[in-house]
Amino acid sequence: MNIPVVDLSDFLSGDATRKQNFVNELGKAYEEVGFVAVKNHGISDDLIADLYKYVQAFFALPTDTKLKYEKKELAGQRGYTSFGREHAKGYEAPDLKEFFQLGQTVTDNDPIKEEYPDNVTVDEVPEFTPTMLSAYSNFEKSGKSLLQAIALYLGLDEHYFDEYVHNGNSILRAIHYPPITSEPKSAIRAEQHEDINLITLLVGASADGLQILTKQNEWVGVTSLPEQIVVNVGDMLQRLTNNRLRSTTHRVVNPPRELWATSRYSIPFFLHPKGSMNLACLEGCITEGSPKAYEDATAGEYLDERLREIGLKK
Ligand SMILES: O=C(O)CCC(=O)C(=O)O
Ligand SMILES: [Fe+2]
Repeated sequence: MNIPVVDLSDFLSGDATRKQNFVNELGKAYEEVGFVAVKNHGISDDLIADLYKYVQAFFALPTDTKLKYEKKELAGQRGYTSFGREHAKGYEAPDLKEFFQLGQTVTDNDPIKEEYPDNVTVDEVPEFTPTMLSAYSNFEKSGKSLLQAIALYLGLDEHYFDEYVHNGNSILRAIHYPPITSEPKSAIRAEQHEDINLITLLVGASADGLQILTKQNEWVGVTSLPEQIVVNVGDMLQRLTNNRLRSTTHRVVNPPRELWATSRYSIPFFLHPKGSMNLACLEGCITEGSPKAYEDATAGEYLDERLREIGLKK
């Protein structure tokens, strides 16, 4: 299925009509589908190519080497998480994936630094960490623009989300789905789930496997062009908007048998606000027809609950 396509350069063009059209298209897509493909997203082809190169080099390291970077006490939030650890909410069987997570680099002496674990530097592939850091800041910048458009769509101040994104708790996750060597019992590469965060920017989702559940309850494959990134709404934004914007269920299915020997890589950027952000449903999204659907919570409280549910936090 072709998901709606939006052009971020319209939003950044300085032309009021193009900007407003972008806001309307993005908002409508997020009410109806929950997923869009974004072109002119601001992350250079060279950076994406480097990112893939070094991510592949990292996962190609021997297991013992990768295990040095697994920090179980950090609940997978930084560094490496080995194959078979994470499972989707409500599922016992772990996903068929290993991953590496990089978090925020706090600037301007913000005391929030104390709340975040340090990033883990990989020695064996020296270019890996600097490339991930560069990708992190590029994704964060594009994500901030997209949230500005979402704020306008919701009738909020354009910069409503800015302060929560700045030094926020976002995560860049590089995922490797290894070749499949024997009939998986019940597991698939990534079992159906909704993302926890505000929005997810996904590079590499164009490779086969990603599917979304439509309003008609049908699984359809997501297709986008190589120069586009896929950006979807997560549960925090769905909650904040009292279900007006949709956090669409998605999964990654196993390839057909003849492609079992191939790996799949994908690199989502989970845009999380600061833990202190209030996720109570916005007044403007509560109506007689749509009464308030969620208890009040901060982003930090909600994240802790969700990490426990997926087996990463005790
Ligand atoms: O691998 C993908 O394309 C999607 C992964 C995903 O949905 C996730 O990690 O939340
Ligand atoms: Fe996801």
